[in-house]
Amino acid sequence: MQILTPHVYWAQRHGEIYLRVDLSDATVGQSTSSPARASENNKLQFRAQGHGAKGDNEYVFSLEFLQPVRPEIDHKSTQRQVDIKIKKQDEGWWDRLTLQEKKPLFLAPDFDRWLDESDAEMELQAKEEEKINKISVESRVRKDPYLGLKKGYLFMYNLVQFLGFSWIFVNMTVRLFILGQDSFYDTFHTTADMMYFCQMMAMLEVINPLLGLVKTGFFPAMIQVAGRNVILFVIFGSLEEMQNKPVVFFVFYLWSTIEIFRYPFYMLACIDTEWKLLTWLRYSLWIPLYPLGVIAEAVVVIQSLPIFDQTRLFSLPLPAVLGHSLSFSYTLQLYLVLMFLGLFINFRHLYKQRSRRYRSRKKKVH
Ligand SMILES: CCCCCCCCCCCCC/C=C/C(=O)SCCNC(=O)CCNC(=O)[C@H](O)C(C)(C)COP(=O)(O)OP(=O)(O)OC[C@H]1O[C@@H](n2cnc3c(N)ncnc32)[C@H](O)[C@@H]1OP(=O)(O)O
Repeated sequence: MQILTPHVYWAQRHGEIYLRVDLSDATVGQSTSSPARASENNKLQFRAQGHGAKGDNEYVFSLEFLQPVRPEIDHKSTQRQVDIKIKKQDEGWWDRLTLQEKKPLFLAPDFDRWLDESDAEMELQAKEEEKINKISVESRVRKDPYLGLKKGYLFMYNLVQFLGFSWIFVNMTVRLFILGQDSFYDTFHTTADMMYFCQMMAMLEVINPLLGLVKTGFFPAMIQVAGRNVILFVIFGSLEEMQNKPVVFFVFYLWSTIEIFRYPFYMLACIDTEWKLLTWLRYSLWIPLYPLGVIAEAVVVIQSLPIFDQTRLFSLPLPAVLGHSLSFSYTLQLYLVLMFLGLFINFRHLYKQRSRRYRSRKKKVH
């Protein structure tokens, strides 16, 4: 067995030196546990047996570093190489690795790890920022003693809504398959109770951001909840003539389609979990569904106008000189305009949420 010198590749950071010794299946003698040892005069001694450039032999080298290093050395032998990490005594950038100016022949830069000084500084800065972010997230989490309770409440809320809307969605789908178009006419009578329950629960969606439980904007949530309340409670709930119209089917189906993806998405967020497909559906389905929803709701409002005119329900009493009363249909006509304003506000909000979500996810990947 010959004593040879292995190929050694090196790279540095401000605080460390990395050496990669081109020696596979390295083993050391019984007298030592590590192939590399640092001595007091900043020398590194390496000795190991293994498979190098010239077959199975004993491989030895020593290096005298340019500046002091710490005595403890990390090393890891793999099937392909020996990785050695040495900490510099003082952080800083070295002009070269060894004290001797002439580079030893067996030593070469490790281009897999190589960074020049400014790149290493940027890497250091990124690590510092990551550390600071981690600390601030941890301290925020530690600071809120009710976090578990809040997440538990939100999880339950989302679960109940998910079950409610799933029941509506499945019920309507099954009836559509069995009865075909006939199912359009009694959607209200078969699903209204559950829809009332879910929509009443949904009022919490306006309260949650006010209490700081979720990051949702108050206005988008209010527009959404108020808009659906008008359709469900004011129009469908108070006008029997509207309850068996096919448009009920379309409104309920559009509402429940988005919610059976939105609520499970929130549920997973409560337990810090994410399913990519579900996230994509939550942040994409609204693109076709929201305008369709507004169109369906506009049809409901338009169909209800003559009924409010006829029944005078909710009409505003007026002094005799101005006529009998002001029909509620005028309020609804104003609401029709607000609806498209609401659509614009929420469409913009959801578009921003989508861009924010995918921008921040892209950043995390790089
Ligand atoms: C000018 C006022 C006039 C008033 C008059 C009213 C006119 C109204 C007209 C409106 C007409 C609407 C007609 C539409 C009907 C339909 O719904 S059709 C079907 C399609 N609909 C949709 O797609 C809309 C679905 N709804 C929503 O998306 C929301 O209700 C929203 C408020 C519009 C937007 O949601 P938002 O919460 O802001 O976005 P997110 O990104 O999902 O959430 C932000 C962060 O908050 C966390 N979060 C929110 N809620 C919860 C929760 N319940 N539990 C747990 N976590 C929650 C969420 O995880 C996000 O956190 P981060 O991911 O960390 O950011």
